[in-house]
Amino acid sequence: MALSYVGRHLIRRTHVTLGLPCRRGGAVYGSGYRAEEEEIRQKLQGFPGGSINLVKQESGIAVMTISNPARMNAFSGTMMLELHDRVSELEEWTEGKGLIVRGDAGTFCSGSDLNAVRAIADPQEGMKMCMFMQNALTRLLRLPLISVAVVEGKALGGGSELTTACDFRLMATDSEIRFVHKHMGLVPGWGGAARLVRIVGSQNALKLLGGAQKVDPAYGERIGLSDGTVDPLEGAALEAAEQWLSGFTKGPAPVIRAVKKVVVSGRELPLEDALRTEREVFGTVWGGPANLEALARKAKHK
Ligand SMILES: CC[C@H](C(=O)O)C(=O)SCCNC(=O)CCNC(=O)[C@H](O)C(C)(C)COP(=O)(O)OP(=O)(O)OC[C@H]1O[C@@H](n2cnc3c(N)ncnc32)[C@H](O)[C@@H]1OP(=O)(O)O
Repeated sequence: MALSYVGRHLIRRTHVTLGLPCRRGGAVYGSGYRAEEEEIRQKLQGFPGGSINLVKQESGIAVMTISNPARMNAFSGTMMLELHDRVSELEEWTEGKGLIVRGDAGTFCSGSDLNAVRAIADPQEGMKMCMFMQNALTRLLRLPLISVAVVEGKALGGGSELTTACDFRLMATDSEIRFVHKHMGLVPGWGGAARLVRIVGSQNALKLLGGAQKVDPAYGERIGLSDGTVDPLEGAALEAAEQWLSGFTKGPAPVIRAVKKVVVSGRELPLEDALRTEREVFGTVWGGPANLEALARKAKHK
């Protein structure tokens, strides 16, 4: 596999299984999977409720809210569809620098809507839903935006997997992240296991998945799952997250986006491809307005 950027899109170059030359938008599965995607889209339409709300702010930080309060922000079928749409919207947002992912009404997300899970018990259909969510969450993580999940209340099952599709996680003092999959007779299927291993290492990932362990903020920070603890008081967690994130998004969008692009390629590509991508991204900022301005003001880094 080789991934590289063409314009602002991360593409996968080899598609031996699907015979495709390239793929748009950082998706895992390309057009060879379109028929199956259409099938699962139809199915997901049958499980309505809740919404995924996106506010793109002038600061360059967008806030995406998972909202289905009657079901602790569980993902209904239509919310899965909406997640795809919101990620597409963010892929087109060229002024964007940062993204906060949060849950509505003081809790993060309790995973898949169990009503939908019960109705999609067939393994083939389950795998299609899993591919659909893997696609959405992979594209979310590959956005050229620095992203943070703000966990208030509980992030369970698919909700815990969603937190790993962000670059960082902040936890409110009384919150928990819990990969409850084992207790459901499952393993993560939204890409959460692959991402978790990269975040906390295989030993810790095995403990979290094998023991379905509760991760509180202190444990989260100790193993590197959480990047900081925030105040859970109403509104305060979001405000604290915005402030925390602005420490990384301060500056011109092209530079911040370039930072995220070289980190994604470094994380995902074999070294030679990562080096090539880094050179290409470097070329987009070298001699650019921010670079020239810094040279003119003889910037010192004391
Ligand atoms: C495992 C992976 C899989 C995947 O797709 O990959 C999943 O994500 S399956 C879902 C995994 N999540 C769960 O199993 C959560 C089960 N629910 C709970 O443990 C509790 O409800 C909890 C801890 C989230 C909240 O407990 P609390 O006592 O505070 O509130 P209630 O239990 O009264 O919940 C309020 C209301 O929300 C409904 N609810 C909660 N989670 C879900 C869910 N995932 N799907 C559908 N509905 C959910 C719960 O049933 C209550 O509704 P009510 O009508 O009042 O019964």
